[in-house]
Amino acid sequence: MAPHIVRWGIMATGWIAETFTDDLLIDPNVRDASDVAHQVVAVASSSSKERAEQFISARGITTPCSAYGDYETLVADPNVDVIYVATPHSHHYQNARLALEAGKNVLCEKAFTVNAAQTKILIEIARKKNLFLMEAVWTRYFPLSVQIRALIQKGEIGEVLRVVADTSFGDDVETKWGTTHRMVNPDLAGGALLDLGIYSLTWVFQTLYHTLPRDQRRPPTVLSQMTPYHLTGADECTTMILSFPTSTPSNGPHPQQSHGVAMTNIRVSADPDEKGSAGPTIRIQGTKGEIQVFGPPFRPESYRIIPKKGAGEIREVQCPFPGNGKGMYWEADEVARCLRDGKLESEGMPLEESIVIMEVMDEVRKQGGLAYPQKIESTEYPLQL
Ligand SMILES: NC(=O)C1=CN([C@@H]2O[C@H](COP(=O)(O)OP(=O)(O)OC[C@H]3O[C@@H](n4cnc5c(N)ncnc54)[C@H](OP(=O)(O)O)[C@@H]3O)[C@@H](O)[C@H]2O)C=CC1
Ligand SMILES: O=C1OC[C@@H](O)[C@H](O)[C@H]1O
Repeated sequence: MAPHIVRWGIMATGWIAETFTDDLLIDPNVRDASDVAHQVVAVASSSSKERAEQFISARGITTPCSAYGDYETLVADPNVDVIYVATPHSHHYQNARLALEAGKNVLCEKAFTVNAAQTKILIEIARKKNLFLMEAVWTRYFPLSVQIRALIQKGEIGEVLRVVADTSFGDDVETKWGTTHRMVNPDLAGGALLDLGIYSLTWVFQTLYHTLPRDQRRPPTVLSQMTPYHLTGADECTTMILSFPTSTPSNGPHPQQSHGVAMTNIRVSADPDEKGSAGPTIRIQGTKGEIQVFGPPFRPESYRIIPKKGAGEIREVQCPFPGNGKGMYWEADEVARCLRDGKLESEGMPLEESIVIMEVMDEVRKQGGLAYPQKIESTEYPLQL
């Protein structure tokens, strides 16, 4: 059967727009995805049309692809099925809303928006207009994540009661990020939490929350600490303890909670020698054993299952990236399948779960005293950026 072809419009021409587009251009057959295919039919840069043209030629796109010097023209392009929003966090609400208001489906980079209030409005608009909307949490669509969720659901390590995840870079923050880069710039909703902490939260949520039947998923309580970066006030370190109510079986005593410890830091690293010597970045601990995940939590490369003593052998699983891709093609394939099947949201990253995670980050910022400028926390539209 012919693959379902999805026509992408790329909004912005920065680093991740390049990476995502390069992945879109990899033949899906190399990852055994013969049911879908991707075409990049338009690219827009808010800086200039020339920048969009350069982006297209640098990627070697030879199929017809329009270059635009503003986002408004992109979202009006009738050839585009779905817009990929690849701007800084501060701009997601504004840019995704622009696309939705124009009647386009949207895949929006993480963190979805600056706060939960903005996320809720995007979802309301998408639902009202019958449009597909998804937060681009690519890691959830890796075979590694899918396999680990399935292992948990089939009880491989028993009941999962604690998860520890650390997404931390050991950067010389002042030299590498300065004060204006989006990583640390409050005007762009920078900081460790929204940029990297969201991956630690992804692991906590996809193991302790998403693996439960929908009607048993309950938002966690949160305790956290935040360290501001002295030059900008955005967080350089955030540590969170999340407590989820567990489902209570009728037989016998039972723990009432599972705990997630989600860490992020841009000054100390989870993997200082970048060879994994520091051990797993994620530990998923159950009553019958543990799953350990290796590599950066946003792009892990392997995991191992350690059964409880006497219950079997350790199993190591390598998870390669076919075609030398970054791994963003799996989320793109998911978008294509959802559009093909008329689904308005993805089961792997439900909109309800995006809201709960944004609410957790709102609470963590409240506890840590991190408020972004009102002009980007606002829900007015358009924002006064
Ligand atoms: N999934 C993942 O692995 C990753 C996700 N990300 C996410 O992607 C988003 C973008 O990150 P990244 O590509 O690294 O950022 P970059 O700074 O490299 O690119 C952002 C682009 O957004 C556009 N833009 C529009 N308005 C502004 C503005 N006021 N200031 C800066 N840029 C603006 C620009 O493109 P133009 O001028 O063409 O309009 C710019 O090139 C973030 O949400 C980030 O969290 C980032 C890295 C990895
Ligand atoms: O989403 C991300 O994942 C990869 C990191 O390098 C990047 O800073 C972050 O935005």
